[in-house]
Amino acid sequence: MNDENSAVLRHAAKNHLAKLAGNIHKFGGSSLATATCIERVMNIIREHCQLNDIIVVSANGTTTNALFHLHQLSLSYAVQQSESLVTGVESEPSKTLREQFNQALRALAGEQKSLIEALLNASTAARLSEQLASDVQVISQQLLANPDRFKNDLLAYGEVWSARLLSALLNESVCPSYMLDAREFLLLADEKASVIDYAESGRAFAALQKRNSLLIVTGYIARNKDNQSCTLGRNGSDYSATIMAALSKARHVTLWTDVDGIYSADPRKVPQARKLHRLPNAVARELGRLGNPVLHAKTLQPLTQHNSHLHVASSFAADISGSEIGHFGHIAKQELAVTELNDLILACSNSFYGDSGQRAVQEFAPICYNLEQGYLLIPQRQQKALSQWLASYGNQVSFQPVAMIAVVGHSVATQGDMRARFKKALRQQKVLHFQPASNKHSYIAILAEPCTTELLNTVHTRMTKDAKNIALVVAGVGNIGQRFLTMLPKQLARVTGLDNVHLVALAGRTKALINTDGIDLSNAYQDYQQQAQVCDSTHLLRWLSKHPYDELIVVDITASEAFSNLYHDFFAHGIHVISANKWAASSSTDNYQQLLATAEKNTSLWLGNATVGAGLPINRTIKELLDSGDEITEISGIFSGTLSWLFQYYDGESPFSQLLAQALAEGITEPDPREDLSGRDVQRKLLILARAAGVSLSLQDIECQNLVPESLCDIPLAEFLQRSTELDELFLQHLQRAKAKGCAIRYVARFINKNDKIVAKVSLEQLSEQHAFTQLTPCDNVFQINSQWYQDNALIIRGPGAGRDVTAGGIHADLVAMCQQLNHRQPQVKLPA
Ligand SMILES: NC(=O)C1=CN([C@@H]2O[C@H](COP(=O)(O)OP(=O)(O)OC[C@H]3O[C@@H](n4cnc5c(N)ncnc54)[C@H](O)[C@@H]3O)[C@@H](O)[C@H]2O)C=CC1
Ligand SMILES: N[C@@H](CC=O)C(=O)O
Repeated sequence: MNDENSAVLRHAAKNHLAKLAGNIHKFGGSSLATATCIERVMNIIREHCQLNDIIVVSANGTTTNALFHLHQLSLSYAVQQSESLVTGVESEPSKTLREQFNQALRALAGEQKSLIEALLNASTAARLSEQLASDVQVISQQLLANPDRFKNDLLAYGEVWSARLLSALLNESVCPSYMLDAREFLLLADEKASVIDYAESGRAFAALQKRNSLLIVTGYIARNKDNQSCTLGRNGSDYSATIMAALSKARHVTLWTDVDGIYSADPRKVPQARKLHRLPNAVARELGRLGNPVLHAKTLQPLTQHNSHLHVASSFAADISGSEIGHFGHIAKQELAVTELNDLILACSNSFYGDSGQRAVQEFAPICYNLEQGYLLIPQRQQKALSQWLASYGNQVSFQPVAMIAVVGHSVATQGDMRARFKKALRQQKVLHFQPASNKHSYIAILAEPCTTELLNTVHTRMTKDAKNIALVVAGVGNIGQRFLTMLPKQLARVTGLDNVHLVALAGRTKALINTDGIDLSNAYQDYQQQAQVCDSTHLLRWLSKHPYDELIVVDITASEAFSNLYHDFFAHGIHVISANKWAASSSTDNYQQLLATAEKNTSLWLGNATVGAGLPINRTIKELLDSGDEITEISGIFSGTLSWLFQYYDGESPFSQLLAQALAEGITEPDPREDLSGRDVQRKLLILARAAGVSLSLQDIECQNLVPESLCDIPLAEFLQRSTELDELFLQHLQRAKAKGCAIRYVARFINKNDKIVAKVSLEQLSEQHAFTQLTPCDNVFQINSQWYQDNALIIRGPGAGRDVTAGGIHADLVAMCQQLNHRQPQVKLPA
């Protein structure tokens, strides 16, 4: 393999579709309009394609329009010419038309030549220019001689030139490539209905296919049984792409276009429209049927042959994840969209009762109908044909110009409250009929007046306001993580507005259970144990960065520094984080500031109430004080549930190591209890609170007394636990020294910020038995806050500061707060320029 090949393959590794070679990519005319656009496409190919993929192209920019214009000119010229033949002298109009024709052809050829010269090296450019000149000669001769017969051959040039250019360019600078004119293999069984003869086309295509080379195929064109050129009609190149998927059994087809996905309403009219990341096939077909400009029934039809998935992505913003259409589970089935069509006709006739109505439905495939009430809703363009068809029945018919607005979603018409909600959303409108589509994937309201943008916005807001989906990834399924999961089903059911939250991944240190369609909450941990697959952070990140949800929250319940290092990437991808893990919030000042900046830039939310005081509302309270304009001067107290529990119980009667083992078993301590005994855990918590109070500190600024003797510091955890009796004598001495002064021992954190002087310290203190910090229930934390508002009489927050239930509860509190905030966010639609 040459260097270029390996470069393509290297790039392909980044491609999330790269699991299977042989995917289809289609680039539309706007994506190939200029030399800059084509260079952009080359980059997409480098990043997203593999050697055995197939690329379907449309004609560059407005080439097809220009070819149509040439054809019009040639027709007019033919008429003038026939008149000239009568007189024997070429008429002035004929001369003018011939000149206009030549000019238009020269302009078109000039545009193609500029692309060739701008993009290719001299020798390839010369070869393609020669081919172009020869094509132009054929066009000039054939079109003027036979404008009607030559029409489809003429239109085919747009795609041929585009494919030829792209293939040459790829060969020159990216990888081996070859082009195929689809007319060489793509046979239409029924030209009028653009029905493909798949058997014959498949055989012909297989004979032409080469391996290890990128194939460029012309979109839009095919041939009929008489070997004549045909076109596939409006949006024919999209259709060509899905036909190629059916012929080559490709699993993925990407339409690279000028929009970055399918939205819940036309984003040009509805600024709050949400991108629909995943759409079930049936819903996509219904949207296409009801006027979505990107999805067309014809395009979607070949996908069912091999269950291929269709992706809609923007070639102008290739890194933004687009929409995927295919077979999905319940999360995607909850998506709702609102669409509207004006210029419709409501046809009412007695002829629609009974069998003749059924025949009318078959013949005209109306947008919706109700034969019992005797009406069909059709596009205006069908009115004449329907009128003629009805004439044979001799019955009266009335045609009324109407519009429709529809709610589209998987089986929406079977959802109990949909009709009532839809009616309510339209209560101020004159609605002639509410009608579910016969396929049940839409509810249609027929309006007497045109559907305005204002109405579309109102209905969209009312019908889709709860449709946003929020995905949850839980990292760390240990002591606290498991309790969090146990509580999750009840929490999501309990809180209004959280029925759109879905658990989609559980990640452990080396493995993960990922289910894009949602993990069963009632059995999540067992499923994780039985089904989790090996998964490292690179793999997890790759999946997360392409997630198909409106919002994604990572709940970090690990105690892992390595995992906390992924936060930068999470925030860079707009992912939100809830931390129980203290590493990130207590990392170096630089890192912490960068995390905050990246989160802000990408509007990612970061909550970490459980990092200090478990479920106690300490971080939140400090934030509220600051938000209210207060200034915090002191935060002191007992910040470690473990040390609180140990020193509250430790009376010297039973050995300290015995109590420590019990605390570990009860899930109060850190996974490695030396994190607690060394003071590091308290040091981190003090740093987190100082930062929350608006002071820029680092861990080194906080004096820390380590209670673990040096001999036990750097040994493996298991060995430490085995040798923990070596702590007993040391702690007995600490206790006895305090007792001799009538005091108790407590591990205290103190942060004082007064008169521009900061004191920050965590250490073992001897406190009188009456001191507030010694009067705690074992495991309690106490936080004493002094501020401008609370100068002499401190604000005290006290309660259990460690343990499974309170910590998992604290994380759930963050989850509810975050989801409520996310649910109220407006989507930010970025329209292409
Ligand atoms: N125990 C408590 O009362 C409180 C604990 N916390 C914090 O909660 C977190 C979890 O504590 P525990 O559940 O007690 O610890 P744990 O050790 O029982 O559970 C942590 C889990 O994370 C997994 N893990 C480690 N590295 C990982 C990685 N890179 N990716 C994914 N998973 C990884 C481990 O395998 C383990 O299953 C810690 O950060 C702790 O400081 C916070 C407040 C209170
Ligand atoms: N080990 C910690 C657990 C919570 O952060 C503590 O004891 O407070």
